[in-house]
Amino acid sequence: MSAKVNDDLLTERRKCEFNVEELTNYLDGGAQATQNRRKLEDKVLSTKGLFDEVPEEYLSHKEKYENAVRKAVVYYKAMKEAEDPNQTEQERANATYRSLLHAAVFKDNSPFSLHLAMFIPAILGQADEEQKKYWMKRASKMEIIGTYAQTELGHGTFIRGLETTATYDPKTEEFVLHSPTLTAYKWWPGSLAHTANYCVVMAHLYINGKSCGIQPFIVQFRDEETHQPLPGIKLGEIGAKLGFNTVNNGFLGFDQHRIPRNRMLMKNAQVLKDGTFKRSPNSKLTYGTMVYVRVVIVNGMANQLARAVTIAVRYSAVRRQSELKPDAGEPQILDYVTQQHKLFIGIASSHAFTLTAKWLTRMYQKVTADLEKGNLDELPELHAIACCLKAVTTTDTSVLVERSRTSCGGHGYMLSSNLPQIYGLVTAACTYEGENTVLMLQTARSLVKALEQAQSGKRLSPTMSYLSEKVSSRLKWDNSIDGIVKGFRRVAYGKVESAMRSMRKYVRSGLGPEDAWNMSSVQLVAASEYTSISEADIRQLQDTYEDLLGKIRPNAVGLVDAFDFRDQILNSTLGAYDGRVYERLMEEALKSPLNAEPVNQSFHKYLKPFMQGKL
Ligand SMILES: CCCCCCCCCCCCCCCCCC(=O)SCCNC(=O)CCNC(=O)[C@H](O)C(C)(C)COP(=O)(O)OP(=O)(O)OC[C@H]1O[C@@H](n2cnc3c(N)ncnc32)[C@H](O)[C@@H]1OP(=O)(O)O
Ligand SMILES: Cc1cc2nc3c(=O)[nH]c(=O)nc-3n(C[C@H](O)[C@H](O)[C@H](O)COP(=O)(O)OP(=O)(O)OC[C@H]3O[C@@H](n4cnc5c(N)ncnc54)[C@H](O)[C@@H]3O)c2cc1C
Repeated sequence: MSAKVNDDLLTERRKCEFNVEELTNYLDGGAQATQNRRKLEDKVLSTKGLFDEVPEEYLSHKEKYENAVRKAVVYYKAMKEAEDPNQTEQERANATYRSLLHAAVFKDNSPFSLHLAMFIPAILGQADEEQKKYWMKRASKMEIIGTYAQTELGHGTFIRGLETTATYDPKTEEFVLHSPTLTAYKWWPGSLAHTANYCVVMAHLYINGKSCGIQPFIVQFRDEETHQPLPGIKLGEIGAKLGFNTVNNGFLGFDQHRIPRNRMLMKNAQVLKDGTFKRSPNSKLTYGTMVYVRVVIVNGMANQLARAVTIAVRYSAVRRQSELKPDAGEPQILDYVTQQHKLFIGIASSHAFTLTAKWLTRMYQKVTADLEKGNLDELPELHAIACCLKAVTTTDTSVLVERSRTSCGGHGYMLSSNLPQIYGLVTAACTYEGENTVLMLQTARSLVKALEQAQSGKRLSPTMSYLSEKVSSRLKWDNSIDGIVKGFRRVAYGKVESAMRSMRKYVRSGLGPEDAWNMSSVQLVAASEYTSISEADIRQLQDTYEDLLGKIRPNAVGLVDAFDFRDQILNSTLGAYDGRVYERLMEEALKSPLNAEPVNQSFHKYLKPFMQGKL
C-alpha cells in the first residue's frame, strides 16, 4: 500500500514529531472510542448501494433528489444494523458525529436531516409526556418523517411576526390552521417538499379572538399511504439553491386545515378542551429547539472545517509550484509561509471549536436539567452564549473553508475537490438557525445588560464576570496564554462599553432607546476596539506567530491525519490519504458525460453552421 502513497506525503509523515494516534484518540474521547468509531465506519461503508455510480454533480436537480432519497434509506438502515447494543446512545452519537459518516454518502446533505436534527428534538423538547410517548414511538422508527416548519416567505428572523394562524374551535376541539397571505406560507423547511409527511409547525395561536403567542403544532400534511397532500394543504419545493439541493426544502400553505386539540405540543403552554389557555412559565421556552440546534452546529462546524483543511493541507504537501530559491526546484506549496498562514489557522480553529462545543454541550445539558426542575435562571445566559458561538463558529468556518478552497488554486474550484460543496454547506449555517448578525445582536443585548448590572455593583454570571473586573485602560501586553486572554477581555470590555456609551449619547440627543440601539448596532456587532495594544506589541506578536507557523509546518500533515477522516468521507480528488491528486483529477474528469463521445452533437447542430456562415 505504501508504495502507492505520494513520496512527499510519505516524507511529511516521517517528519511528524508527535504521536498521531494519540491525538486521534483525544479527539474521539479515548482509544476505545476510536476503535468503536472505526468499527462503525467499516460496517457502514461496506454497505452495498451506498455510493454513486455517476458523480452527484452530473445529475439533474430531480435526479439528485431521487438519488439522495435512495441513499438516505440505505444509509439509515446500514446505521441501524451497525448499532452496537453494548454502547450507550451517547457513545453512538459521538461516533456518528465525529466520523461525519453521512458525508461519505452525500456530498450535499440528506433529505432526512431535518427529521433527525429538528423534528425529533422538537418533539422531545416541546411535547408533554403522553405526546412524547406516542410521537417518539413513530418518529424514532421513521414510520413517519417530519420536519420543522417555522420560517415563512415574509418572516424568518422575527418569529413574533409569523402570520400562520392556529385558531382554536372549542365546539369541535380542533385548531384551524390558516395562511392568510402569500407571505404567511411556510418557506424553507428541509424535507418538507416531497420527503416528509408530518411537521412541527410554529403558528400564532388565537383563542376567542385573543392572541396567545407563537406555539408549536404537530401537523400531518400528506396521506401516509398515497403520500398525496391532504385537503387544505398547498405544498411544493422552493427551487435550486447554492447548496442543500438534496435537502428538499419546501413551501407549505394552509387553507382552513383542521387538526385535533392534542396536536398542539403542550409541554410548556396548554390549551384545555374549553379553550382555557395555560401560559408557559417563560414564552422563550418555545424557542428551545433552536437553542439545541445552535449548540449542535458548533460541533458540526469543527468537523466540517477539519474536513476542508485536511483536503487543503494534504494537497499543499503534494503540490509543487514556482521557486523559492534559484535552481532549488519547485517547493511544496506548503513551504510558503503565506500558505501556512492560510491553512494552519483552520487546523487550530477546528480544535478550538471542538473544545468549545464540548463545553457548550455540557452547559446545555446542565441548563436543560435545571429547566426540567423548573429552574430557568441560566436560560438567558445559555441563549446569549449559544447565539454568539453559533454565529462566530459558522462565520469563521465559512471564511476558513473558502480560504482552504482558494488555497488549492484552480483545482479547488473543481467540484471533484469537494471544497465548493463543503463551503455551500457551512455558509448556509450563517443563515439558518438564526441569521448571524441577528444572533450577535442577541448576545450584545445581554452584554449591555450585564455591563449595566456590573456598573450598578451587581454580581455577574461567570461567563460575563470579566465585565465587572477592574481593567486599566492601558494594559501591559503579555504574550503568554493568560496575557492573551486578558487582552481579549480588555478588548471585549472596550467594545461593550463603547457601544453603550454610543447608545447613551443617542438617547441624550433625543432618540428613543430602540433607535439608539439601531444607530449603535454596527458597534454592537463589531465595535471598534479601544484596545491598548501598541505597535511594538503587534510586532512581537507577529514574530511569535511566524515562529509558531514554522513549528507547526513539519507536523501539518500529521495534524490533519489525526482528524482521521476516511477517503470516502473526504470525498475529494485533492485530499485522499495517498495523495494521488493528479491521477484522481483525471479519473474524475473522465467521468464527465461530455467525455462519453468525441464529438458533441452541438457541433453539427450549431457550431459548424455558425462557423461556416450558414446560421
Ligand atoms: C451538514 C451541514 C454542515 C453543518 C453541520 C451542522 C450540524 C447540525 C445541523 C443539522 C442540519 C440542520 C439543517 C438546517 C436546519 C435549519 C433550521 C432552521 O433554520 S429553523 C428556523 C430557525 N429560525 C431562527 O433561528 C429564527 C431566529 N430568530 C429568533 O431566534 C428570535 O426571533 C430572536 C431571538 C431573534 C428574537 O426573538 P424575540 O421574541 O423578538 O425576542 P426579543 O429580541 O424581543 O427578546 C426578548 C427576550 O427574549 C430573550 N430570548 C430570545 N430568544 C431566546 C431563547 N431562545 N431563549 C431564551 N431567551 C431568549 C432575549 O434575550 C430577550 O431577553 P431580555 O433582554 O428581554 O431579557
Ligand atoms: C439552507 C437553509 C435551510 C433552512 N432550513 C429551515 C428549516 O428547516 N425550517 C425553517 O423553519 N427555516 C429554515 N431556514 C430558514 C432560516 O432559519 C432563515 O432564513 C433565517 O432564520 C433568517 O431569516 P430570514 O431569511 O428571514 O432573514 P432576514 O431576517 O430577512 O435577514 C435579512 C437581513 O436582515 C437583517 N436583519 C433582520 N433582522 C434584523 C435585526 N433585528 N437587526 C439587524 N439586522 C436584521 C439580517 O442581519 C440580514 O442581513 C433555512 C434557511 C436556509 C438558508
